[in-house]
Amino acid sequence: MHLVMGSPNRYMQEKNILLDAGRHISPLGNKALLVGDDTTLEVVREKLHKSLKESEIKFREEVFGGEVTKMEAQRIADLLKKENFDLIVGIGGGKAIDTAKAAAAYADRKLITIPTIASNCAAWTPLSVFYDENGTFDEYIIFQYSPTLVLVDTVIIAESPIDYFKAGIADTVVKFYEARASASNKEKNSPTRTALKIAEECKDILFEFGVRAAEDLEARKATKAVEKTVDSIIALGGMVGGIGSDNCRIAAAHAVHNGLTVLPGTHDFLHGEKVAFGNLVQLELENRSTEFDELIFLLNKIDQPITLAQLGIDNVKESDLAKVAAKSCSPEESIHNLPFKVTEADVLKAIKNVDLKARKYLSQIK
Ligand SMILES: NC(=O)c1ccc[n+]([C@@H]2O[C@H](COP(=O)([O-])OP(=O)(O)OC[C@H]3O[C@@H](n4cnc5c(N)ncnc54)[C@H](O)[C@@H]3O)[C@@H](O)[C@H]2O)c1
Ligand SMILES: [Zn+2]
Repeated sequence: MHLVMGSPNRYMQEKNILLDAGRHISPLGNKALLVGDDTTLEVVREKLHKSLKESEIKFREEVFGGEVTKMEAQRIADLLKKENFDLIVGIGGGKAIDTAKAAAAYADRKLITIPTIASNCAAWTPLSVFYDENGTFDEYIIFQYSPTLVLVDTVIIAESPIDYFKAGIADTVVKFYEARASASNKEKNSPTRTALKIAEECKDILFEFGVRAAEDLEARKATKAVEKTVDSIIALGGMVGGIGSDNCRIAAAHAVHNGLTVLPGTHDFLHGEKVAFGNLVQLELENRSTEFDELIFLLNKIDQPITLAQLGIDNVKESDLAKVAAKSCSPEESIHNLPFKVTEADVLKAIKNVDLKARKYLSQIK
């Protein structure tokens, strides 16, 4: 398809923008269901409720079940219809937002997203990633509409958990490397070229401001570095997929992430943390040594795992690593978006090389 593009109707990011939320929301409707978890509803409560009341918007809160399942989204969609809400506001991390997004689509209501952490671009995109009740990946569905309004209060983000933010940086910087790889064998129409430039800008911003932003966020300060990094994670990151579409997708890094999940030792690590290691494996497979060195520096500075030991799988058996490689290379995996053929043996070798190089790097900078 020549031109595909999706983006929110309006994206607004500012310190304390939630104090003005009612003014921005009231043109869209006057009865809103606020969906999040106990924590995320709490962090926005003071500013959001005051502002909605000032704008005479009726609202109530609904705690979602914690996982993005179709059943939970349908339950919330039914509430939207039964209680005649015009709007749904998804508040939180990706899971709360994806649930609200699906409910909005099922009930045909306008969606507002309020990310309370900057861990990924879920607040921007028109898609939800579904799981079953046990947390196993089901599928992702791209809906007809993107969020009508995205409100990003950088003061709230600055007070969010640092680990999610750092993993969000890792999960966003990867977009450049994966989009470039997956687009390389495709005919590059104008949107693809534009998306690749955005992905590069996104990466450059993270290299320039990411480390400082993580320090500032740890000090709970909404500085310029935090703002620029949040732009990259939520908005620019969302644009890469929104404009690049099928030509700019995930590649080896996310496949290796999926491969790593076969080892229970990695389960406590955040998505972006496993992707960080996968990103290094991709660059190793691509034989891009200069970029590898640049990336290892950034990832280490923001405490992302770069060795197998840091990934919770110290002294891992070769046969277990072979399972990781096998899963990474299964036919449906995005590793096959690389512009060359990759075998399980290649991936196994690349994983071991990354670990070796990263251990050497760490011993040199001690
Ligand atoms: N739709 C998309 O385009 C897209 C993109 C990437 C990822 N995802 C999905 O997003 C989900 C992962 O999302 P996530 O990493 O944001 O985490 P999450 O939604 O799983 O969890 C976030 C956690 O952080 C807490 N939290 C959020 N804001 C906080 C704050 N300000 N202070 C204290 N605690 C806070 C929440 O209570 C929750 O426990 C996965 O389901 C993934 O598939 C979707
Ligand atoms: Zn990811």
